[in-house]
Amino acid sequence: MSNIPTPHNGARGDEIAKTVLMPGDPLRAKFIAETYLENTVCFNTVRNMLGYTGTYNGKKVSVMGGGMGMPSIGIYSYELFHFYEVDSIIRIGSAGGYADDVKVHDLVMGIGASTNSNFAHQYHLPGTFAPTADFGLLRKAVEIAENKGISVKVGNILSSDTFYEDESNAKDLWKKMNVLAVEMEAAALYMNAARAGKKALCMVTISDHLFTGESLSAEERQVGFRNMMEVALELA
Ligand SMILES: O=P(O)(O)O[C@H]1O[C@H](CO)[C@@H](O)[C@H]1O
Ligand SMILES: O=c1cc[nH]c(=O)[nH]1
Repeated sequence: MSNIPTPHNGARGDEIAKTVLMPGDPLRAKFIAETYLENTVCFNTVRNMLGYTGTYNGKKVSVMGGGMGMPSIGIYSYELFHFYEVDSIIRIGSAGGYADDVKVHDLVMGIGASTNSNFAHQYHLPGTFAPTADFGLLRKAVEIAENKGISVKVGNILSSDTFYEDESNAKDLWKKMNVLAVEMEAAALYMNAARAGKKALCMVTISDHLFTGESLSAEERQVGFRNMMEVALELA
């Protein structure tokens, strides 16, 4: 493990569990660690991208922020998969709803992640890559949510390079393709997992709706996603 610590992650050796939960917001990682984990150790403070390892129901699990956007999660997930021997990363994010039947607080799982990013360009593929979730993680996550009585929608999500779009009809076009919601990281995470031969899943809670204008406050986004956190922890 000569590549660690990395320029972005101060963890050493076996400080990180095989499964990492990854919210975009490092303060959401801190909240999860403080609320749900026992025997917790903070393994990363570089750039305040907080990372913790602890136990949940006796099982070792890590939780670390991944930042906003594909370059950011691209770095952290690459290092975890390749340098820290992490097997699975479960992104737990917020997203903006597109579909009519998606409402704020809903839990959505991305079976696929469409994207307007050029992340796949690096692979020099002779076509278009379809970034997808690991089926085993997805199936298990749906099962856990259903057993808890939490309704879950599974479908295609959009990973966008832009939060603030210049005037365009992009959202109408993605909605026409039955894309459920927009976030900013899943496609890069799924591609890094595919290339590394590892597993990834992105689940999101809808924080606002791009067509109806419904939205949650920043505080609700930070701590209000308990259903998703509990599904992800059980999955881990
Ligand atoms: O809540 P997180 O996980 O950061 O996810 C969403 O929120 C951020 C934008 O506000 C982007 O990172 C987007 O993907
Ligand atoms: O990326 C995101 C996340 C939440 N809401 C949005 O509109 N976009």
